[in-house]
Amino acid sequence: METLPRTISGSVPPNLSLPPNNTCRHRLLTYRHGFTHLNLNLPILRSQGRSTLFPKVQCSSQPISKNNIDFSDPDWKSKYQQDFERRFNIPHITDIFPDAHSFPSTFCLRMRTPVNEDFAEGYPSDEEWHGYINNNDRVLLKVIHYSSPTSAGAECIDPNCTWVEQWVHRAGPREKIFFKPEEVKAAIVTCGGLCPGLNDVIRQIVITLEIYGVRNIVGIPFGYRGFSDKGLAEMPLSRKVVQNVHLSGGSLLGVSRGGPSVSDIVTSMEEKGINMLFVLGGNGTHAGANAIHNECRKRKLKVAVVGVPKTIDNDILLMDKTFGFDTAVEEAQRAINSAYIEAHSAYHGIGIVKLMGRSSGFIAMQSSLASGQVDICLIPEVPFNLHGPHGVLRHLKYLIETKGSAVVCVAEGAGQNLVEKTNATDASGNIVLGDVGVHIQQETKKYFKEIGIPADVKYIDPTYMIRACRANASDGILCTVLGQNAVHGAFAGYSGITVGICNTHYVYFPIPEVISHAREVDPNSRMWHRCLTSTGQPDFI
Ligand SMILES: Nc1ncnc2c1ncn2[C@@H]1O[C@H](COP(=O)(O)OP(=O)(O)OP(=O)(O)O)[C@@H](O)[C@H]1O
Ligand SMILES: O=P(O)(O)OC[C@H]1O[C@](O)(CO)[C@@H](O)[C@@H]1O
Ligand SMILES: [Mg+2]
Repeated sequence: METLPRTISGSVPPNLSLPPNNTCRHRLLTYRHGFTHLNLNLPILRSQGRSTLFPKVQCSSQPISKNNIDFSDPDWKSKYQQDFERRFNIPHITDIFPDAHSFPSTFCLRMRTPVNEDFAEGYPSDEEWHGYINNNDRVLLKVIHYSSPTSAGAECIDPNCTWVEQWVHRAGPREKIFFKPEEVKAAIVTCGGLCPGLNDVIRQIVITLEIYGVRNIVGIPFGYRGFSDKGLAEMPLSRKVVQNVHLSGGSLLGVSRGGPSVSDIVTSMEEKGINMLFVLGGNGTHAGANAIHNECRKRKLKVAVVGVPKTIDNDILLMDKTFGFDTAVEEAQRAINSAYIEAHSAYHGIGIVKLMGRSSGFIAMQSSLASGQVDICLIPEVPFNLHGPHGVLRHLKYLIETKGSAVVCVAEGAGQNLVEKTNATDASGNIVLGDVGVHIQQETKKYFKEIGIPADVKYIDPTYMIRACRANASDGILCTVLGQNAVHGAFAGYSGITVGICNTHYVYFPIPEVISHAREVDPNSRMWHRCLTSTGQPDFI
């Protein structure tokens, strides 16, 4: 990432040109500069899922979510709302098969043991169940009415911060279903990296499918690769198989990156007779799931493709959080506490902990906040220098002189402009990052040696230990609800959707809306400022 120049006027650095399709949005940044605060209205350019901040760049397009609105048009608000409704409409099987039949749901909201003779012929007709979700139920996406664009974190559509309602579809079981359970072959696939909670979601999908009456349920082994590799057989799944899988981390089915083309995946689905596909993965996996959904439509296949966002980095847009994130933050406490103990017990001890977060610093930020033991938190969204009068090393010297020890928490994607580029990509095409944790450790040792102050530097990288954990209780509940809602969405006939939690309610999103770029920590957000307040760190540029 480019470092934000110290001057507030400037232009795009000569070595960086703006791609023509760059999306561009403005955000008012309260930029802390030494002891002063500068308010800059900076355009944020999105490129390869990362934000790069430049002052005074000409943006030819309006903010992406505002669709070039003409605010002098008295109808702009209703037009915006209509456009929002269109964008967040969730694809349904009847879009392609207008004559598709629906059936009364086989999902029972109340259950009694089958041996109960009183209900052998079904439930009494006067027993009413009010547990189904109406297709027109909606959840409000934005719940704060900002009265001024200068309110912290303000996301105003127009200069007057007009209140514009943005509603998204409520998740849950519908009264009418579009698949007969006996005709369903459901498959579950887990792709990308590991994340606490994968097994919990698999378990709930299987259990809920069985409650609908589905008997043909399989797991695709090792991600999308399992659709093409001849040596990988699908795994039959049932309540019995998945009963205890949530007690351990990892994925019962295995994960992988890379794999076959979308066309080959859909051909394989046709051969296997799969008409419900549950896809657990991050941005890449969801891009794949959306492409599979589109390919099924192109081939006129009556298939439901439903995603469950899996990203330990918490970098999927619009959701309160994704499963596994809470567990990661909790587990990171152990590493931070160890770093603190080491640093605190040593003479001039410095503990450095690297946490996951490829382009988003949520784990590092929340873990630092939760621990209260971190002096310096470094995330990809906020540029920093190591050297120089305002650099991290100078502040470490200050901490050693004043406190005697220090703890640094750094996200893996932070400060990538400071480390050597690897020029490597993984099987999915993701850039392999340079190791910023090791770099900071080495530079810290060098710096203290040069200035002749002894420092005992300890480095902890707990990333894969954190990722392999089983989900904690709060993630366990989230996984349960997401897994159940994924099945409800598929039976309701929706496809090309993903499930999420939004303002504590469960919703369905069309996939493209949540993966257009990675969700990032807003450096102007209250949460990041809370983190800075907690660590007491200055700006490092
Ligand atoms: N644009 C795309 N279209 C189709 N498939 C894709 C696309 N991007 C990635 N994939 C496929 O999705 C799978 C997972 O992608 P990736 O390795 O990027 O993980 P991810 O889902 O982003 O999860 P993580 O958060 O762990 O990185 C891979 O099999 C990859 O081939
Ligand atoms: O080593 P792997 O499996 O490629 O995964 C590492 C990546 O996966 C993630 O956990 C999720 O994207 C990132 O934080 C990390 O960069
Ligand atoms: Mg990814």
